[in-house]
Amino acid sequence: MTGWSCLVTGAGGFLGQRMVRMLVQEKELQEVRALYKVFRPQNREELSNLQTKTKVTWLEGDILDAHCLRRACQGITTVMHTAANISVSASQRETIMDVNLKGTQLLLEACIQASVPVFIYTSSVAVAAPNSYKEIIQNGHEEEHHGTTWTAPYPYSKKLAEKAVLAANGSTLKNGGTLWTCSLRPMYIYGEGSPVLSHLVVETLRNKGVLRGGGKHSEVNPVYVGNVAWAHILASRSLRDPKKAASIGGQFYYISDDTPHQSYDDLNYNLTKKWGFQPDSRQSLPLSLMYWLAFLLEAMSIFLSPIYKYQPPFDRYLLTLTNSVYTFSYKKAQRDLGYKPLNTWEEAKEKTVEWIGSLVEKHNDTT
Ligand SMILES: NC(=O)c1ccc[n+]([C@@H]2O[C@H](COP(=O)([O-])OP(=O)(O)OC[C@H]3O[C@@H](n4cnc5c(N)ncnc54)[C@H](O)[C@@H]3O)[C@@H](O)[C@H]2O)c1
Repeated sequence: MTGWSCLVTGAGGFLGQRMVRMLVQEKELQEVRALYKVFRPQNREELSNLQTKTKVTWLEGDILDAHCLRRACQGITTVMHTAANISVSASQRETIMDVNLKGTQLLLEACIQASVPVFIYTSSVAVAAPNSYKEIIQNGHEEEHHGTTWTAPYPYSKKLAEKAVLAANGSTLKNGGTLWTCSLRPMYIYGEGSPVLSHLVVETLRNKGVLRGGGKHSEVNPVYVGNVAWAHILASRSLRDPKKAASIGGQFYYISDDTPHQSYDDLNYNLTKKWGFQPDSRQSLPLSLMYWLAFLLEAMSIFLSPIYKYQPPFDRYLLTLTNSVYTFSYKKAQRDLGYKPLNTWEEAKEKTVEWIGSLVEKHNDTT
């Protein structure tokens, strides 16, 4: 494998930041180019703190700006496309579809024009499951052909974007070379810097240390952010290897790790109990009743839409997402990409718990 250069989109995000930090440790990597939607002073600080000899450059621009994407891809040999709108709210449908689907299509086109031979897409388990809280998927795998049936904007846009990425595999580049693509489907990602956990901490502190429930019926296998970043690096090594590219190109892989299978509520409790957070012990309505309630709220939102924009507090997709049993194995990634989680559950938990402690301390200092 000779020298290579890598563009990371969504470089300012939770996963993108970790990918940049890990990439600069890669041998023979000549340049990491980080694409930010907005380049903030803290991004400058993060980049200047990277202890590396690798050239690190950055660009600011929107994934929907074709001109910016052409510039971003110039002279690059690998693209890791992690930028996305990760909102699961149905209210921003057009923006989510644009950023996640159109943005991915524009980036693929820019890669072809700039002759970038390797494209790795950060997809999501959401493109596969869950479809119903009554369905159980345990240790699901790629050969089972799971696919989301939701038309909610997040899973739908990610599903179509993944399809576009995998269909582009084998395309002819402007210089006559071949484009190799693959897609990684991480489970729910946790770890230091998670905006979801950061929000949960602030919300729980305001709620006198009582965690918001809502996901106690689920059983999932969340994945640590460092392990997801590592899977991207291994995928890029494989796609850059001429002996492996043809067999890995066009494939998708579930990315999980050895985090124990548990409910979302238990995960939140496991990561915060050291700081005195308590689970919500109140009784909740039966799931089937909540589901019907969600249906009524959605119907009301449609009914009112000509005169009033009503945003339901939850919908059937969100309820299903947070209350279903769906776990996936990483065996195919292990077999094809040589993926083995870098961090054990104990290490991942310890790092995340300590980071949560720093958030609690910061919050207590300012109140
Ligand atoms: N967080 C999870 O649990 C999870 C699970 C599975 C898959 N994923 C996928 O991982 C990827 C990264 O997610 P994350 O958790 O780091 O989310 P994040 O919101 O922290 O990062 C997404 C990044 O995309 C950028 N972005 C959004 N709109 C953009 C636009 N119009 N132009 C340019 N950049 C834009 C944002 O600025 C942000 O930096 C996403 O593709 C997401 O679908 C996330």
